[in-house]
Amino acid sequence: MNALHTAAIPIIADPILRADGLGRVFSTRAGEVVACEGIDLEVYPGELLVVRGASGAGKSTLLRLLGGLDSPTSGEVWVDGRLYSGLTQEQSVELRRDDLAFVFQSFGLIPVLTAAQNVELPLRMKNVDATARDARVAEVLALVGLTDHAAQLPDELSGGQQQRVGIARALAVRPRLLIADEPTAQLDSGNASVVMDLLAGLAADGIAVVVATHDPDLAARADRVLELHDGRTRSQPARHRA
Ligand SMILES: Nc1ncnc2c1ncn2[C@@H]1O[C@H](COP(=O)(O)OP(=O)(O)OP(=O)(O)O)[C@@H](O)[C@H]1O
Repeated sequence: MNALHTAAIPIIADPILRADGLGRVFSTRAGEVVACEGIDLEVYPGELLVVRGASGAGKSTLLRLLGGLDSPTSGEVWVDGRLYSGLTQEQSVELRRDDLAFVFQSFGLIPVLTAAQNVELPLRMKNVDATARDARVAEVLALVGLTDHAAQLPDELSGGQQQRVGIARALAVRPRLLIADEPTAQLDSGNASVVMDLLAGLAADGIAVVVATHDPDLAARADRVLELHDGRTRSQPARHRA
């Protein structure tokens, strides 16, 4: 075979996130609700995985399980080769503090803190010293295009700007995995597009990004789309970003 036709050697990486047979059943007064069932997935560094599905399909439940915010009633989740259920309380706190970050549709900013102070918070929790904190806050605020808004309180910012502060805060600690639940749901199309660009850019930089969304534009930019129907998956094959 001509060297020009030799296939590129694929880069083999371990998945940062893996779920096997994941399920979550809620017991309610009306009976049991199966929110997720039999979900298998792997997410690799640098991959943008979009989780899509109708309202009630189980997207938020799945994301909470993947992020260790809730425990499955069946199956297992591994993050970076470590089984959630095998972690001590302390290890699980460390994992969520160091490797994992969340972005929620409601932004989740602390209203009495400025944009910069909100971004700084996870760095304080990690006992990063003041000089390094200031540098990192400036760096991530610049990345999301909010350098000039650092001193503003959340309610002095637009929805899109608040969501970008949320993303900057999530990025401050350099997570390897970012989980975002409907991050563009409250945004107009212009702001949603800015946030989508950011998330796609993060994946291109090597972060594994898992996003639940109804937004077809974001799904169109995914490396892989996982369709949820009544808590079960239908995964589309991986494709490579141009
Ligand atoms: N804490 C809970 N207790 C009982 N049932 C729950 C709980 N959380 C979720 N459910 C149920 O699990 C199913 C999946 O809910 P989930 O919030 O994961 O869906 P979703 O796809 O994120 O929906 P949406 O797009 O509307 O946010 C729903 O039937 C919901 O009512």
